[in-house]
Amino acid sequence: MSQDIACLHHVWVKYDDVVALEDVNLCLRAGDFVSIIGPNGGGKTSLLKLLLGLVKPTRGSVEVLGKTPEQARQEIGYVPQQVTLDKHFPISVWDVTLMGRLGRIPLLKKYTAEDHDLAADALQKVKLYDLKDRHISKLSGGQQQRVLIARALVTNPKLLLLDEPTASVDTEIKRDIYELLVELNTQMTIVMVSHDIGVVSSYTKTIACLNHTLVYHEEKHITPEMLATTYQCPIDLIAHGVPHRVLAPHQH
Ligand SMILES: Nc1ncnc2c1ncn2[C@@H]1O[C@H](COP(=O)(O)OP(=O)(O)OP(=O)(O)O)[C@@H](O)[C@H]1O
Repeated sequence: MSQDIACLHHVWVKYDDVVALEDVNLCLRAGDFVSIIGPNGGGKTSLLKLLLGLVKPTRGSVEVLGKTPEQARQEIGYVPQQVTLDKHFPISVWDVTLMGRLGRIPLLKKYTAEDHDLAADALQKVKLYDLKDRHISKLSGGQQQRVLIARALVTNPKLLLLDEPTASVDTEIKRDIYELLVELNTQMTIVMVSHDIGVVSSYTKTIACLNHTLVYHEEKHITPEMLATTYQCPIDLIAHGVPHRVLAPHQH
């Protein structure tokens, strides 16, 4: 498992006058599990969208599975940030999971037996097959997050991208989701944006720090220097919605 899954070469992303990414270089290899940490607005979602071909580099190049990101998109699973599910819309766990196949079936055609098999397989992987007929609103936050992961798995992706998958769940459910991702990582390469810097290193193989520029040493250890460079002040942990908690000066 050593071939390149995705490579970004000297990539810049600019939205009008906002520079989101500056000269980012990154190569992901088969079997990687990379966590991307960094402050709000640091360009993490932009990096995932580059890999999906939803954002184009202003400068530089992006290659995924030896193709352009657009060509590779069918082989990428994506769990976006903050998906809000309409609690009143009549849709079951099974329906949401099958929606991951929508890009694969021709317009106005029905799902095939293969689509159904893949949805069943994805729900088994996230251990929710028994709840497949339940209305999506009748699940806990952590179960809903697992359904969204199942929806991303129905294309049998080689690369799974997750944007803050544990943003709105408690510590125990976070652990369950991370453990699930560790299991999925035996079958696919994973890139996950996270604000949980206190815990991600226990689960992911490597950590990249992104604040417009990327610091990536292909290691799982985050040094205080890396954090200080990325967050531009000493910090201990990141809470969702709060850019960072600044360490109080030591009292001697
Ligand atoms: N479509 C867009 N148009 C204009 N500016 C954008 C657009 N998308 C992102 N930006 C800007 O680019 C910068 C990087 O945004 P991005 O969403 O990639 O950061 P992020 O690290 O994912 O942030 P967060 O942790 O808050 O989700 C921000 O300043 C943001 O306002």
